Amino acid sequence: MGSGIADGAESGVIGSDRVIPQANLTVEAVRLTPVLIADPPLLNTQGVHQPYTPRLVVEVVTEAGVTGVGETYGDTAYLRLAEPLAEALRGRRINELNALETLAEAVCGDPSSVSDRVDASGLRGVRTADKLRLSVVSAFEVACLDALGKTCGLPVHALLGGKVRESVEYSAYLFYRWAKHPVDGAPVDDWGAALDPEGVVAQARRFARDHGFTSFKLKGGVFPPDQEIAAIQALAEAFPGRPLRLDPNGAWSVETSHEVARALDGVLEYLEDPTTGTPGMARVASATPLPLATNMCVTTFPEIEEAFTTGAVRIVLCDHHYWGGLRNTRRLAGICDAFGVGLSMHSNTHLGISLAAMTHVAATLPHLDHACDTHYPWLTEDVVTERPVFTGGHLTVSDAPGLGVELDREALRALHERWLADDGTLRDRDDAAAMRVADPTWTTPAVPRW
Ligand SMILES: O=C([O-])C(=O)C[C@H](O)[C@@H](O)C(=O)[O-]
Ligand SMILES: [Mg+2]
Repeated sequence: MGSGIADGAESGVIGSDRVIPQANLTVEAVRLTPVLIADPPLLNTQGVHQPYTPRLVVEVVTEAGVTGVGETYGDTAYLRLAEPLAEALRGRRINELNALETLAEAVCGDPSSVSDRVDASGLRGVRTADKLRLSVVSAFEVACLDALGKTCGLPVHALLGGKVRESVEYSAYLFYRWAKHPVDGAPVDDWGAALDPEGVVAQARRFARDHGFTSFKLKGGVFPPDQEIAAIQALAEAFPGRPLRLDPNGAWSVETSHEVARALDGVLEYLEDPTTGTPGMARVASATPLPLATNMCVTTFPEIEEAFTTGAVRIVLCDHHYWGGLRNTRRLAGICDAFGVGLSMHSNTHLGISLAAMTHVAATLPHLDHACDTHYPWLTEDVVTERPVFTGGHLTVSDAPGLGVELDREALRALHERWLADDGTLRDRDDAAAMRVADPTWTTPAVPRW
């Protein structure tokens, strides 16, 4: 055997030719760096993306000087939980991953301080203290795995049991969007507006040309359903036989969902979160052969039983941030497999660190049946030195030690300075508030919106 981890240099060797002393696994420091990253004016049912979105970069440094990186949501509620966890992790070991959740429960404060309400960015179902904490834990888990991989000379996928594929397929994430943010000085890209079927098809063609994507997801819930049905039909015409998905983030009533499902049965690969809540999803599912997918009504382990036993969803979009890390994502995959429920992957605006983590865990899931979501191609900024390149819509799985990414310290510093300079307006993502800049009368739409 090539390498192994032992409890201490004295305690012997797993395998034969390399011992990793205990000190090399011990966390000496944890650095938390909140950043604001440029984000285009992408529309969703809540409103529009802010010009800059918050993310948190977590660095775990071992006594041997190895640094592991992870990334998660950067809103202040997450930062507040990350700080005590960072403090508590010092002196612990990067391979004590099974203790991470319990440690977080012990140090991250009273969960009752978070009210069970819909998240401000509104797109991941009800916000609870457990979900917030697990999203924070996920960044620490990924950072520990990265450090552990670098220490052992193994890629993260190997630490998860090994890859079952050499590349991971991603889908093009299409958004209705404006050409630019309605704020002076906001970053501008060259995509232009996409507000009708022609615009959506043009966007899809560019994604296909630049990255080779062959599967397409449209973020819906923005326009009345008829317009979104027309956009999907235009995509089906432009890309015959390609997998297509529509996701209105729960904006429709059960009745509207029935109508859309009838119109798009045979056209869509799956319909994602047409309506809010598991009972409503079950009612929609009972009347259509079109598979329903979710990243809203199944986002935690306790939510699984009702959704699976009522047939509410046929596909779960896993997200290692929501689920508390890469190992929990594998746990979720096992449960889905046992119930014959398919697996896809959800994405929120994220940097190259999370994209690498997503790719490693996806590479280890034998029953990942659908191309994964990613917002990454929309991003013009990153904190990693080399931006990943999609070929034929796929990312090659890295075999370099750890995640296989390197931090660009200058970029990290600059994006952190942007966060420091912000007066607090952008530090909590709020798509409805961003929409009010263009339309002062806008309020978060009540659901069902249609
Ligand atoms: O349901 C989804 O797939 C998402 O919530 C993904 C993103 O949050 C997306 O809707 C967005 O960023 O507007
Ligand atoms: Mg979704």
